[in-house]
Amino acid sequence: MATMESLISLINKIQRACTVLGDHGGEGMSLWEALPSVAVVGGQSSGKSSVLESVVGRDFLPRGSGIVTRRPLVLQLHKIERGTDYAEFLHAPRKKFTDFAAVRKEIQDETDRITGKSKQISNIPIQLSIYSPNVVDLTLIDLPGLTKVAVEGQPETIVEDIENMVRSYVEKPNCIILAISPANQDIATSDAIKLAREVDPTGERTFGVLTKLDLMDKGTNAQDVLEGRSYRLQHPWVGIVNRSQAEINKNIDMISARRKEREYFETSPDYGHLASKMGSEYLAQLLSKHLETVIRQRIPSIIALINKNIDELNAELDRIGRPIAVDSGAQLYTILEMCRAFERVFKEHLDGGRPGGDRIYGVFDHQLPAALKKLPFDRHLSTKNVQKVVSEADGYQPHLIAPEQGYRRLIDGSISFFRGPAEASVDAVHFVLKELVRKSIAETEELKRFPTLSADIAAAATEALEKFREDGRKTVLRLVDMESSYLTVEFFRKLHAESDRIMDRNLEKNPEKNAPPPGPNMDRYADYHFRKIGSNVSAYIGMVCDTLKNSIPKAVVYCQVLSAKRSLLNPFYAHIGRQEKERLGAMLDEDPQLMERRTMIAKRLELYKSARDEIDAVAWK
Ligand SMILES: Nc1nc2c(ncn2[C@@H]2O[C@H](COP(=O)(O)OP(=O)(O)OP(=O)(O)O)[C@@H](O)[C@H]2O)c(=O)[nH]1
Repeated sequence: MATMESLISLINKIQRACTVLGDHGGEGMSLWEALPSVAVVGGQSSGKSSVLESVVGRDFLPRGSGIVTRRPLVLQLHKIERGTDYAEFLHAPRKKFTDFAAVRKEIQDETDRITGKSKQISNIPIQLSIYSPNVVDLTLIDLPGLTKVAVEGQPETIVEDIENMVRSYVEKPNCIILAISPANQDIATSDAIKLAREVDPTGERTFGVLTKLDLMDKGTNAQDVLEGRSYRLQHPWVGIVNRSQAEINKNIDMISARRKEREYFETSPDYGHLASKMGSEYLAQLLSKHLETVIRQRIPSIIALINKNIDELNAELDRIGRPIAVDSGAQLYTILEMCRAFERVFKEHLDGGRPGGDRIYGVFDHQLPAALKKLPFDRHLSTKNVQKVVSEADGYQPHLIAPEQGYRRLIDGSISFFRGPAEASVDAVHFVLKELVRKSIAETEELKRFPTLSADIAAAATEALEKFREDGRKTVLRLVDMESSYLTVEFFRKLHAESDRIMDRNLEKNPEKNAPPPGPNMDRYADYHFRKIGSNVSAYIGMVCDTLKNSIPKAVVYCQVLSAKRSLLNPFYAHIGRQEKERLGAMLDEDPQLMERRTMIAKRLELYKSARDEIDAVAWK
């Protein structure tokens, strides 16, 4: 008996846990459904409430005409060693009821709370626990009485609605059916038996209970039913004698009612030979024993279900991240892990695998050449400007053969135009990198739960990028300046030799036409001269442009892209290495919603794990 009680009390615990978790057995196979329960089924006034109350040993169910039970009542009986009886509702967990008239009132009120005062029904159960030294551990479900006709004020569908609700409970394969039929009615017309036969044709989970044996017509008895001849079930029929309405009115208590029932069977000429297997106390024991067998059979599948739930919860914990350690070493480790995860994503963006790195090539391939093309060399090297610059460079003494100073000034002036596109390339690449940092933070799965750390990493990376930008800027400007610092002498020598050769050739062919414009027209000569200077400078600048078009990308990649790849978070690493424990903890602040979810999962996990441990503990006794 001891193991059976611990087993059933364990099941009660799990069942309550399921209800706490909002697990009423909705979709799919739930823990609730895996556990057996006992449902009390019968027609109105068949004696359902009476049987239930005498199994419990207390008066507490609402009474009245018509449909009284309009919501399923999940009744858990807990045996306690000593003390007075009390009841607790799940919807009011802190309130202990010792007055069972108040329990009855609370059932009525709670029914009305969901269904309103109308005579509607609801399939949301009311959960009630009763603690008493006079009960065995058992879970019973009281269902609305089956009826044949709607009464005043009820919708026509009520007959069908009740039947459907009752069926939804009793059709579950692990529901043990307590089918109540009154003895003063033909068993063939019993609503309870009719429904039980429908959902449990083999009768293996149906217990036939025959009430009102004392109300049978004189000279008749129910031996045919009780001995299984009228309607055969796998379990023996149990006869019951409840209190009559007159006895209820006289406030006959449960204990004396039970005694009276015992006496009835012991002294009955019809049922004396069955006395040890009749009555409400025997029924309660019979039920407990059967439950034990059924639960033992189900233990493997219950454990499997709990394990499945535990696995699912663990998987979710893995997905949203485990709780963070409290010691600073572990915290530092976690932060470094996150940083590395971010760096991995960032590198994938640069090296390919993730998009974005290609936009850097776009800067070099389109943006820089287009900007170089747009530089205003035409204006700067126009004949007029060339003349102006050359004249100014000559000063009071015009040049004799070639305007060396003028050339230098024109070249310096032109080269300074390259500063703009050079800096623009640096900035463009900087913005691409910054955008990639932002994207990489967002795409780093591990960082999702740490908004503070994400912000810190973003700030550190952006700061590093600023430094790289400054370095890049200095380097490309230096490249441009270097072009001014020393001109390629060879280019001009070649240029000179080239033009001499052309001139010689032309002179041979056509001495008149290709000579410099003759003497008197000095203007035309000067014009030709300056245009020639302009085109020479332009050719040189073209060469410089080609060089820079190649060297600026190299500098930008070297200073910005490679540095970002290699050492984006280096200053951040140095920084966190010096941080106090509190500061590290603060960096790992999480989204409050996530923390809540994790706590919830942890609670459920604990619940399932302790349920599993307890089942394990009794399973092998
Ligand atoms: N004499 C006698 N009266 C009984 C017996 N069982 C039930 N009654 C009476 O029959 C009436 C109906 O009993 P209940 O226990 O309320 O039946 P119920 O199935 O819960 O009815 P509803 O709540 O209306 O669905 C009450 O007046 C009981 O006193 C019995 O075994 N013997």
